[in-house]
Amino acid sequence: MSAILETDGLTKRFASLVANDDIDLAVEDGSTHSVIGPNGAGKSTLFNVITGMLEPTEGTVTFNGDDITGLPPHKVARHGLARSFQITDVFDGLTALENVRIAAQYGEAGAGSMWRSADRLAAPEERADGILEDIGLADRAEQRASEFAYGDRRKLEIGITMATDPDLLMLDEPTAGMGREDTVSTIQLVQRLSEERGFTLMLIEHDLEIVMSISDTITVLQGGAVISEGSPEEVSADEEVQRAYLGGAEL
Ligand SMILES: Nc1ncnc2c1ncn2[C@@H]1O[C@H](COP(=O)(O)OP(=O)(O)OP(=O)(O)O)[C@@H](O)[C@H]1O
Repeated sequence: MSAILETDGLTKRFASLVANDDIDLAVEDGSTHSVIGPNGAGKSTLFNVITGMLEPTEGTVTFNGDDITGLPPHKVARHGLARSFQITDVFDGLTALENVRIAAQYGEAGAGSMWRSADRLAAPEERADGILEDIGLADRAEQRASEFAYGDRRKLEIGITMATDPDLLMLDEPTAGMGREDTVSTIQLVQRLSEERGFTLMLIEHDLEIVMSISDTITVLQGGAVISEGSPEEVSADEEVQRAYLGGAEL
């Protein structure tokens, strides 16, 4: 296995606050890699620095062998790295199909590289149809996004992020605000899609039971620094993690 994403000494300071503190991370190609940690640990900042929303204060980000440190988000996306946000970025006035198709067209505009897969060469409309099918919204393709209930909006959002056919999909709390049932089904959906479509999945998720059941690797942040990393078994057995989370109780 090789790393699709690596950070080396990645640090982000906001004035005197160190939100990310010298983070060395390696995300294995094809894996499901979760980032967990208490509120304010620096998880969203890490995603923002990796995806170009924020410039790192120090350190580097390497993706698919390319140095993408400090590149703006649209250039990072063209490298095959897609992300979603805690705040959903669906266009309300457009239909589900239009939302996904626009994202697919955007992906196509960047498809200049020789190594784009055959699937990426499919027309944006076909790709959008396929994605709506995959996320279970095909029969609602012509409905406006504004008519969608919260859980379906989040699924649509995941469809939008997948439309550029990324190599790595980074989801920041994709199930925030969902009930337990929607949470489980959405995460299962994302994981199935990552297997079928062959992308690596990186996830910030608060539901530890889900994190433990789906992750190949878990990175635990506290106070901006990595305090533990490993398999779910390794991380949940780590005393520092237990202290960080539950004052010593087992995860
Ligand atoms: N733009 C910013 N300016 C100043 N401080 C910030 C900024 N963004 C985040 N921070 C601070 O950096 C620290 C890490 O925040 P971050 O949102 O990355 O944590 P998090 O682990 O994602 O938390 P949560 O689980 O609550 O979303 C916090 O102390 C936060 O207040």
